[in-house]
Amino acid sequence: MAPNLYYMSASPAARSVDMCTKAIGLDLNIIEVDLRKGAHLSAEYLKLNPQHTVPLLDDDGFVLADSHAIMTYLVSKYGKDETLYPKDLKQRAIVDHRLHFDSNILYVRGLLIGRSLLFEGAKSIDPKLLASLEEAFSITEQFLERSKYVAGDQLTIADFSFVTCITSWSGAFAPLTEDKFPKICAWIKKMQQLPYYRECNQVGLDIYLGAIKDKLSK
Ligand SMILES: N[C@@H](CCC(=O)N[C@@H](CS)C(=O)NCC(=O)O)C(=O)O
Repeated sequence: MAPNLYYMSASPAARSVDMCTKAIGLDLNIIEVDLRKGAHLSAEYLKLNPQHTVPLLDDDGFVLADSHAIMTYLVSKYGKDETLYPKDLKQRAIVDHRLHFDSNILYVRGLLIGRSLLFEGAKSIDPKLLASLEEAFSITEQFLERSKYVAGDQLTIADFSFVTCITSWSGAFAPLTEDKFPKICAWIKKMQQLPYYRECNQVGLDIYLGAIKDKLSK
């Protein structure tokens, strides 16, 4: 039986899991969770995921939250080779570092701005939050000065986390310019060439960008 993925396309974290499953050729049963309607706060969903976030995986009764944890699990269980989450100790440690960087810094710093606009009635972007997000972009630029992808010279699951997140934050409120972030801009173009990029990232990204644009125009 295909695992269930509780998902919302506007969520960068959910999109990164979608990219991962396409990369390993795994079919999932997608269950839409509409955060705008509060579906993540229903008693039924909270029983599955007290953290009330998407994405959430249910693999035959094994329930796992957090996109990073979900991707490492899926590649380890269903991946046909080890490139997306290398078995080599040091390579894997670098991928793990980037996943933690995304989880604690890159994702959160953008999420705080997005949440303030979408759900907390902010009409403009707090300059301090923007500066801290730009610092996260600068660190990412330095990762990409050292290697072709964010966690080494091969595509890994960390690239899925970073690309869904960076395209969301930069498209919505923190534009990236080629002169300031040349490596990130070139890497995004490379990621856009992946055969599953459009389906897995662009569609949901456009929904997210539309929602932010709508709020900023009011
Ligand atoms: N670290 C988590 C973050 C997930 C997350 O924050 N998802 C947001 C959507 S982008 C969400 O579900 N928010 C609803 C809530 O926190 O109540 C992951 O990678 O899965």
